[in-house]
Amino acid sequence: MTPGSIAMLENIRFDPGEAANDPALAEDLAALADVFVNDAFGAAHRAHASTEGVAHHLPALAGLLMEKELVALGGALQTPERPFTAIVGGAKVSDKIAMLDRLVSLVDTLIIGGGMAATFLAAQGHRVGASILEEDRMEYARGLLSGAHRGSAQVLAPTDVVVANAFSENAKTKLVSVDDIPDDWLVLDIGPRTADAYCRAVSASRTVLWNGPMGVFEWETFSGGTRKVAEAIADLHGTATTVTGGGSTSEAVSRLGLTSRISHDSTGGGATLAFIEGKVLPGVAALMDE
Ligand SMILES: Nc1ncnc2c1ncn2[C@@H]1O[C@H](COP(=O)(O)OP(=O)(O)O)[C@@H](O)[C@H]1O
Ligand SMILES: O=C(OP(=O)(O)O)[C@H](O)COP(=O)(O)O
Repeated sequence: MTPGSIAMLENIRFDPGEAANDPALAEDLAALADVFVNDAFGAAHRAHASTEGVAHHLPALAGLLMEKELVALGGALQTPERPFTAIVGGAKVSDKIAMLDRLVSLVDTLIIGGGMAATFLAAQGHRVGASILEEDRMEYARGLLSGAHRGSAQVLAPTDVVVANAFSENAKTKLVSVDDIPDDWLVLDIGPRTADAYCRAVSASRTVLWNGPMGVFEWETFSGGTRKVAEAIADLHGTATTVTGGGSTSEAVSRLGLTSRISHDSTGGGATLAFIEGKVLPGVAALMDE
């Protein structure tokens, strides 16, 4: 290579030494350069040769995107302006339990939506039909709702939902109170009364963190709750700090054309989740080591 030139390497995940954090591969990578700048926040939760190993052989610095992510996510979690509201959705409680645990001790209001809301509704004693129900998480959900695991945070769960008679874009749908979910039907979105309550909490906030859609937003019929919440967050533009994270959440925000009205739309999925959970990100820790 000549000074001023750029070499772009093949996707390093094709090399088995990458995920194994093979010291020989890390040394080979380090031999290519004088300085290591890591801008891959999205992979920082992996202790791989190109994210962690290489950092021990060279002066290792955070890139501009890495810095932006850490400042935005760290700021929201450590020094939030209050009221601080977190919105958590997505398919499964089990994916988000560590995040819920951390957030509930930090926020003023924790909003529950998405497929995981069914487990919370069941924990409140509602029948949830054929919805995804994680029975082994019901006790946890009950504790979160009743205050056993939370400080002073208010936890909001749906009061009305859009249900469908099949997990299909073209299924029959109904809007029902959470007291009236028919047997064999599935909860696929929050209802308008719930969305309005969630939007009111969002509108009163000075910091909002959102991970996980409110429904199966990929299908128009079940996208209403996600859209309303996304719009309420975007409407805070200029008056509050808003942070979105997670592949599907970012996709929903982007489809609605709202990304530019969010203070920080994180590029990480797993990395953002790990950061919110309070885990050490090996790719970041290695930079700090040097
Ligand atoms: N009520 C629901 N039933 C089934 N799946 C749902 C429901 N609500 C949301 N989802 C699905 O959850 C997925 C996103 O969840 P998740 O991966 O946790 O989000 P993110 O990628 O933003 O972290 C989406 O594909 C969405 O369709
Ligand atoms: O796409 C990525 O992250 P994401 O799917 O968590 O957003 C990164 O490449 C890390 O993915 P990984 O979960 O395969 O390590």
